[in-house]
Amino acid sequence: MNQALNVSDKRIDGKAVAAQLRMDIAAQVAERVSAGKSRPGLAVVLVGQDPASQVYVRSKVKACEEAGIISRNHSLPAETTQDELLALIDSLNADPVIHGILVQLPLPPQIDVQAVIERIDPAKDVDGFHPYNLGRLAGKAPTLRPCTPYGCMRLLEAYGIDPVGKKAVVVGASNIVGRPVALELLMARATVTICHSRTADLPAELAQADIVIAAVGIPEFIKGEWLKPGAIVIDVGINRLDDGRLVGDVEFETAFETASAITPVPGGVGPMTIACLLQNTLEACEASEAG
Ligand SMILES: Nc1nc2c(c(=O)[nH]1)N[C@@H](CN(C=O)c1ccc(C(=O)N[C@@H](CCC(=O)O)C(=O)O)cc1)CN2
Repeated sequence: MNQALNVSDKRIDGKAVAAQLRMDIAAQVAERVSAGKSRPGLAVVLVGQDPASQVYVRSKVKACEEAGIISRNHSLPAETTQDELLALIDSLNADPVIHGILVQLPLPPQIDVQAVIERIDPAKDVDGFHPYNLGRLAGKAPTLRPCTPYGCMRLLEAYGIDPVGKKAVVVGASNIVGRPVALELLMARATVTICHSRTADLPAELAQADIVIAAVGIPEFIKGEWLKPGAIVIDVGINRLDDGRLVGDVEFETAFETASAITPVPGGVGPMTIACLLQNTLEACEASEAG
């Protein structure tokens, strides 16, 4: 537990929660290694030169280093073919030093993302995107859990927020965040509504929500006046504006007035995504010994 965390703060400090989780993981890795067990290993695959993806991949590699996790970086040109990428995944699936495989998204248009995800051995799918892992989550028996949704749940837990019986509204129905976070909340026994671009009256849905998960990908789309007073707001959006500012999917200033707790951007969910990736890599390593 993080001694420095003030759980009565309205601003949910994802950076602090993630830092604590990363320290815990580093301690567990060190303990494994001193007990003669294998060091967890993560392969990070980047196709192309998308600047944001390059930043995220660098952060993941650095986080691995700090936790004592082996990382192998595979940077492939933007013209990489589907067959070349699948061949790399096959070799990583067979590599005993590698317990986790992460293919950074988005991928260039010539590559079928779903085929790539499904080629990864589910036991090494530390992104939790493989249908096997998503199916386990849907069946309330999670194995490797998608990192951003898992990070949202760890944040709620760190701040003593129990979703049981609460009305949760997820805004956005993506495979990476919206759908799996809805499954996480359902598993935590919230009453869950998923809203999307065809939702008839979003403000009316949000007015009922005790917990809001914003994952719509539109800068400052959700306004404070749409929220129920006292709502808990988890903003998954990371949007870079033309002036260089980074903002979420929620208009922070107005939402801060109405919410009882809210994640900032940056410093909210983003750092948790990386911490949960390390957690999954450690779990994949442990499971490889058990099975
Ligand atoms: N294979 C995957 N691809 C992508 C994922 C994913 O989980 N798996 N998620 C996103 C990007 N992402 C991780 O890959 C990610 C995004 C943001 C952050 C983060 O820490 N953001 C900081 C701000 C960073 C900045 O200044 O730009 C924050 O919010 O404080 C971490 C990871 C899409 N692709």
